[in-house]
Amino acid sequence: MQRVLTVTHSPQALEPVLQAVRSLGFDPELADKVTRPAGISCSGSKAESACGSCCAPAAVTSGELQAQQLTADGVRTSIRIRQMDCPVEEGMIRKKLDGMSAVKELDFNLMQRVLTVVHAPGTLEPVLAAIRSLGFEPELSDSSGRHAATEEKKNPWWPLALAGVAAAAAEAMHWTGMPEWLEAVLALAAVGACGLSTYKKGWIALRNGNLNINALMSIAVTGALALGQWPEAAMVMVLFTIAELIEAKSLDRARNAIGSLMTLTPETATIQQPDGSWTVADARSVPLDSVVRVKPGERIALDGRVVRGRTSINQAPITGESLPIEKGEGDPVFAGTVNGSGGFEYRVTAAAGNTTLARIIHAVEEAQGAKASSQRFVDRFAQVYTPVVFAIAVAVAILPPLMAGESWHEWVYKALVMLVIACPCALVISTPVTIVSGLTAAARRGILIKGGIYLEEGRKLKWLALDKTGTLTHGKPVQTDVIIYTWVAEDEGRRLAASLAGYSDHPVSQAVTAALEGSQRYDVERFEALPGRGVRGVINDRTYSLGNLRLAEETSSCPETVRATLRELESAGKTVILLCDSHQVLGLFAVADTVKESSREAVSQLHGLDVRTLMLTGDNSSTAQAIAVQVGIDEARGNQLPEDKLRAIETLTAQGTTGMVGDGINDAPALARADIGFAMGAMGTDTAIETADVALMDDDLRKIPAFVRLSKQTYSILVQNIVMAIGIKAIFLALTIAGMGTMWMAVFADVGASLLVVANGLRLLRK
Ligand SMILES: Nc1ncnc2c1ncn2[C@@H]1O[C@H](COP(=O)(O)OP(=O)(O)OP(=O)(O)O)[C@@H](O)[C@H]1O
Ligand SMILES: [Cu+]
Repeated sequence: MQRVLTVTHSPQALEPVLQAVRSLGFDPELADKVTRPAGISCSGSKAESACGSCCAPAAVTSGELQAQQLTADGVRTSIRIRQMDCPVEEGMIRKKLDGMSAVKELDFNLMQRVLTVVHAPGTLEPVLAAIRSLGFEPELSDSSGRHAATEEKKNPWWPLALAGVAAAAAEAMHWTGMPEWLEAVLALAAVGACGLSTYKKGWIALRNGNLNINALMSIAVTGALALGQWPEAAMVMVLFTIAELIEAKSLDRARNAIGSLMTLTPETATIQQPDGSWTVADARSVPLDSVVRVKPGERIALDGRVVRGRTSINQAPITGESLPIEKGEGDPVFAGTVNGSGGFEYRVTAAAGNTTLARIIHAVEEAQGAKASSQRFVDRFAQVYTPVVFAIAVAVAILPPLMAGESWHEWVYKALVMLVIACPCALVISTPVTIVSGLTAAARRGILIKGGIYLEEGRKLKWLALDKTGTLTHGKPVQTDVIIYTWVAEDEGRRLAASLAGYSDHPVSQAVTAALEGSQRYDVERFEALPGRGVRGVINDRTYSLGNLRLAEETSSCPETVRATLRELESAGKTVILLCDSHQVLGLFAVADTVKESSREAVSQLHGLDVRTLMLTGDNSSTAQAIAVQVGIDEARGNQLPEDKLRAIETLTAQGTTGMVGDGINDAPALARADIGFAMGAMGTDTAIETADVALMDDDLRKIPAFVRLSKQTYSILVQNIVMAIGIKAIFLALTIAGMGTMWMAVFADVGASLLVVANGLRLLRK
């Protein structure tokens, strides 16, 4: 999609790789930071150890560094090959490079037109030479380092215009009955003016034993000329060239959609110098911990934390939510978001290639690499489609004249028309263009989907499991009731609770800590957090615990009067923790959390999409029930330990596609086990962006029904595209065999179908 090829090759082997790509007629450029942020490539787990060394070899220039990465198997190089966007071309390159011993691994991204090669150190040049020998021009990064910025090489328009005029003139000669030699001259001129590059590419493909669209067109046009179909041959070549141009343009739109997210960040930032003065610097070179000043209305260049000033910021570029968010000292700000009316200063926490926005873009680009199942189907289909149609065409050309004495002229012509139909371009491009549009549309709304596969699976969602705290509720409970029993002094009870709770960052503990702000604290020894239960520690040589009933029952006895109070508070939707020593319950602390309005809406939207909802919470059953009623959830289960949540998900996945949303650590196993794991509030948290299947940038649950709807739309467009691509070809194949198809009709069918599927796929971007 981004036309990037990643090559793993040995150190200093870049140049041969480039040459090989060039030899294929491509123009390789080393990918730049935007496409593959160096910081991110290095943060991947596999690359961790290589990270230091990837920057070590002195012989590698900085430009190459961006596209090259040392791995365990060799060097990984991304090579951009502009002319590569058909699986036929992929096949050609694969065949050529697979035969080279230096090449360990190949990874094609046709949408980006990037080949990633893992090769032995020092073997880049032969690889590039091999690619070039196929008539491609492999590109590594250019000095400016920007892919998107490098414009396509502009071909002058006049030869095409001339060809068009000549072809039209030939057609006119034909109808007005002028001498045939005039027709022939004009037609040859037209083909010569616009068709040379097609012939050249076609010839290279043929020589390497491949049939790409160029080879097919070259044979068809040559055949038509040989048959004396002068005007038609000329028209076909002109139409084909025009159509290819249009197709390239519209595909570029899809490719650039992701890149356009990146243009959201300003190129420069105003940074503070050691002497306190302010200077404007290139955003890419701003070191960590610099202080950056932002004017009202300005876009923020880097991620950081506010150190001075107050403002409100529109974070829509990241969260898709355009309501301004209030920010003050200590609050995080993100690259690409737009400052409101206040000026402020922030301290940089992430370099340009490592900002949340850069990570999002990187993740979307990676996501295209993970092929969706529809794409695998299409690729397999295309692999057999072309040879089969070609074989049929040969049979059509030879058999009827030989066996039935039919006219050679008529049947060879039919065969030539079929060659034009044999190109699978439309079909092959239909899936990636749709998926990429869907992924980008989602990213714009603050939904980061980590693979085409999840976009495709989302529509099948049968169950969505949600945890309660922080997901359905605000996650910021406040204390509502305190009961200290008479057998302990009121002050002492509060002080013990505050001391224990102060050590925990669990929301329930934090609510208690906040409410008991004023009380003095004891030192706690041997503090323990007991997941799903509470906390325990030793104060003045006595063990105390603070947690739910489960924990209280484990440590001391719990009389019926206490249980009755507990039940009463819980049925009001409150969460109660008990303070106990090793004999008895000393006090009760009740906290209440509020349900997010957006959660209620999200749940009802999900039900409208036929997704059933299930709350899995560590909190007790009565509280769970009370909250479930408030939110309108189908089913609620309380007292769930992490392993219970995991088991619940396992049972559900057996019944159908199951998603799980969570935030806490106690959800991690269940999230991983679910078919689609959603992480909330991913903005600014690296782990959520990296580990979840789908990351919601803020904590608005309505993004999940939005995701399901997008998935449904994407799927229906995928199906439309596949049906359209195959259908159009089938119709023209039938017409041709019936003797009604002409060659220019076939060109329309081929390129028209490509244009249709691309336009249809791009519709998602507009949603
Ligand atoms: N550190 C803690 N301090 C106080 N209470 C705790 C602590 N850890 C757990 N608890 C108690 O145990 C219960 C279950 O905790 P757990 O963290 O599993 O779920 P939760 O955060 O309440 O809900 P959810 O699973 O919906 O996120 C809590 O409701 C609380 O009563
Ligand atoms: Cu094609």
